Amino acid sequence: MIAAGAKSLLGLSIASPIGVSDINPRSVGVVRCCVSMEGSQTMSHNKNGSIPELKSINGQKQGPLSTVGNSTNIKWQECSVEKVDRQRLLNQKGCVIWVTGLSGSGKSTVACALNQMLYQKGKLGYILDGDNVRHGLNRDLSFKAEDRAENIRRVGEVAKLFADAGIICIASLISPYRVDRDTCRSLLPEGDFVEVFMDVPLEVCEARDPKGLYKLARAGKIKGFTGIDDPYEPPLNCEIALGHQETGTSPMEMAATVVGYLEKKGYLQA
Ligand SMILES: Nc1ncnc2c1ncn2[C@@H]1O[C@H](COP(=O)(O)OS(=O)(=O)O)[C@@H](OP(=O)(O)O)[C@H]1O
Ligand SMILES: Nc1ncnc2c1ncn2[C@@H]1O[C@H](COP(=O)(O)OP(=O)(O)O)[C@@H](O)[C@H]1O
Repeated sequence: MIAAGAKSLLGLSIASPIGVSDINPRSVGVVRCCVSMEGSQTMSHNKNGSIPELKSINGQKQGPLSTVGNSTNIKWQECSVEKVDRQRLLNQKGCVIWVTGLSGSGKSTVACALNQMLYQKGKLGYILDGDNVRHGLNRDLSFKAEDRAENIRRVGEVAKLFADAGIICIASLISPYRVDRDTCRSLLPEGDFVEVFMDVPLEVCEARDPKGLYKLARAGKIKGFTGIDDPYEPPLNCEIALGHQETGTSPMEMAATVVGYLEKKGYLQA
């Protein structure tokens, strides 16, 4: 017998460019339990023939419940279309490119150049830029230390979702604290978090000052500005440091360095 979830999966496969045989066998191997249209329970056997024990509440099968932070009695929902299936569709591997550095160091410029370069190669990237995310999702956050930490935590979680979608997610934020960046790294499987440090001296960033923010900070009109009267902790073990002759100094050369890294590590194929 095929469970309802698997039936809809088969339906999807007719309309989609992938065939049933392309669906991740790990997902389909264990046929999931379901509730029939009439609300009566149907239950499928695991590969080894045993029936998983699940509690039934109002006709819905319930797995183990968890508490995460302040969220009590929550349950992780599975779907038989998994990351590996999405990656095959996109012919790439989902990952997070985390671009960190001072204001004016060129994070947004290199993020955009990288995204363009990926697009030209037929690869799907998406940029999460600190400035932009603060216009919406993180508009409630200031620049005090705990709000910066929350900013990075939320973007780290969103970036993880994008990577799970199979997308090459380019997160471009000052992210001044090492511990916050390391926490984001720990959310992803080994290798899937690529930390890119914009290794550009403060004097250069300040001379660029495209938004006039350093000038305001020096004049005391912005308090707690990174690099002036707020800390920036450079990475100790990043995957890529940009801003040196070897990794290129123009935005396109820098982007090419990152693309080269992704190619070498196999992220530009499924
Ligand atoms: N106090 C202070 N310190 C640093 N930056 C400031 C500040 N106030 C406003 N801005 C503007 O906010 C942009 C940085 O946002 P982020 O979300 O990347 O910052 S952080 O990661 O939470 O530290 C940053 O953008 P970039 O210049 O692109 O880095 C600034 O335009
Ligand atoms: N590799 C580079 N070389 C020279 N200037 C650059 C480079 N990358 C960016 N810039 C310039 O520096 C300024 C800051 O770049 P931006 O990408 O906005 O930095 P950030 O996002 O880190 O604040 C912009 O005026 C941009 O044109």
